[in-house]
Amino acid sequence: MISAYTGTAVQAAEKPLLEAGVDLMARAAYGLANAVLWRLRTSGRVYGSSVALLIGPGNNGADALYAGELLSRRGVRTTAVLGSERVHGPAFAAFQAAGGTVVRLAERGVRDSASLVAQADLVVDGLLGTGARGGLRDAVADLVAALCEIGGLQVIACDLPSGVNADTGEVSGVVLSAIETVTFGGIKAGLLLPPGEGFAGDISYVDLDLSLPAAALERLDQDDLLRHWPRPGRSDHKYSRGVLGVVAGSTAYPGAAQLALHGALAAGTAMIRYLGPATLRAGGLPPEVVPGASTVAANRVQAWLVGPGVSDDAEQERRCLDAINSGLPVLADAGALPLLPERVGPQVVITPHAGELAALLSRRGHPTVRADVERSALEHARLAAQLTGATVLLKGATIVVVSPQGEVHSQSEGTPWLATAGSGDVLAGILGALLAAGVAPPLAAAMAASVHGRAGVLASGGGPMTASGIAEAVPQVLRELFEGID
Ligand SMILES: NC(=O)C1=CN([C@@H]2O[C@H](COP(=O)(O)OP(=O)(O)OC[C@H]3O[C@@H](n4cnc5c(N)ncnc54)[C@H](OP(=O)(O)O)[C@@H]3O)[C@@H](O)[C@H]2O)[C@@H](O)CC1
Ligand SMILES: Nc1ncnc2c1ncn2[C@@H]1O[C@H](COP(=O)(O)OP(=O)(O)O)[C@@H](O)[C@H]1O
Ligand SMILES: [K+]
Repeated sequence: MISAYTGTAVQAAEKPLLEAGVDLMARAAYGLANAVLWRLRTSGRVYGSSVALLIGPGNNGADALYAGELLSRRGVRTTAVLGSERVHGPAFAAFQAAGGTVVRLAERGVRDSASLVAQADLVVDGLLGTGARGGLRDAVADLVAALCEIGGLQVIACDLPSGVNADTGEVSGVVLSAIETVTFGGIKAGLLLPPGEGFAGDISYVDLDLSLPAAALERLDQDDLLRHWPRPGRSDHKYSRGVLGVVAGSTAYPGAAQLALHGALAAGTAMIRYLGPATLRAGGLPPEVVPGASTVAANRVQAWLVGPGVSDDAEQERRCLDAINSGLPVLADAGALPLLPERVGPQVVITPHAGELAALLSRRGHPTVRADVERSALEHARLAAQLTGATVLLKGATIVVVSPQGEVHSQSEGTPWLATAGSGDVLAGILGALLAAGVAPPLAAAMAASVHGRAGVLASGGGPMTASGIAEAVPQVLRELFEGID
């Protein structure tokens, strides 16, 4: 499990150590310098290579300056570009004493400074850290905009990419995309949330031995999947493993039902009862799927998956609603989202993409558009969980899961190739499989997101794939997970 924290929580945890005189900054700078040295070494040489350091007024700039000091002493040509008048005095003195070159943005100007920085082998972003209020401003923002326009820079972010909110992942103004973020004392939640994660690159963690509070966000890793993924035992039979009822598809959208069913079967559901239009039941179902009784109440299942491909079909909509109201664990997706009652119980999971979440919030008196959700994903997912009482899985490159109790998970194992029609239906199938097997909603949502992402990567292999291909890859992802156990 990867745990992440708010910037404020990390700062509070640092306080007692700082008061006891522990030089946390030296440890942070050492970790940052090592990351830079490793990158330089793997791309050629250390001695004589060049590193540009973008320096802000606070401790984040100080970390970068102390790292610059260490790099200078290893024979790296270091140039610090000071973004503001204010700079951490002792760190600045140490950097100069080690032979680092200093350029002041105010004197050199944006254009000249940008071309100087762009010539460096590596750039360290030490402009703003956890003390940032809002994004980069004035000439510093212009400098970063100019660097973004030049493009192709190898940037290592100090603690977090400047302009990314440490707590929420929200991005203000221009931000330099990093290949790596070296973060100190605790992984900041904003590095694992959209859109911030998109700027962070690989995350390296420098442990400062802090006593941290409960995590603000958790991310499952391979061990968690292995620990929690349901597997049949000797005494199991197809009913005891959990039966999933599926209400999906309509005459207009038969494919969504197929993909949701395929996803659920691939994720290990032993028994599915399907409720849908006669045309679909007659010909197109996978042979493993059992046609269910016509009403929700007449079907004995452990969980429901409702909504994929449900559109303009009163009978299907009635079934979705009945399943949502059944009290059983239920995943409501796509066509079931507009049917969601005002309040539901915590056994309900909803899986909107940003556009669907915006529509859901707007229907509940919070006028929202897709761009609002994309800008502050956590805030909107949280609001939806509070308003509906459901666990919310917000889809995207980084998937955010928020439970009605406020627990937050995020997963991002996927690939942009997953953005293909029907991909979400397969995710719904995987999540339905976990709910039927009795996995608690927030954990089931995070596990489904993780396995869906992994299956996407496997199916894609770096190129395009279909939604069916994602489902086909799921058993292989699980086989690799289970390899070596039992
Ligand atoms: N605590 C520790 O011991 C450890 C902390 N560590 C490091 O410290 C970092 C946090 O340091 P920090 O608190 O100094 O905050 P930081 O982000 O550098 O900048 C704040 C300064 O920027 C200014 N400012 C704010 N917003 C701005 C904006 N939008 N545009 C322009 N300026 C803006 C603000 O000025 P103000 O507006 O208040 O006048 C203030 O001067 C943390 O990320 C980690 O790297 C590690 O060394 C481990 C030990
Ligand atoms: N850029 C991206 N990178 C990684 N995964 C993505 C990206 N865009 C979308 N996805 C994933 O692809 C799926 C798309 O689901 P959805 O929008 O419901 O599509 P559909 O309705 O066509 O099935 C979700 O699991 C989402 O998290
Ligand atoms: K930074």
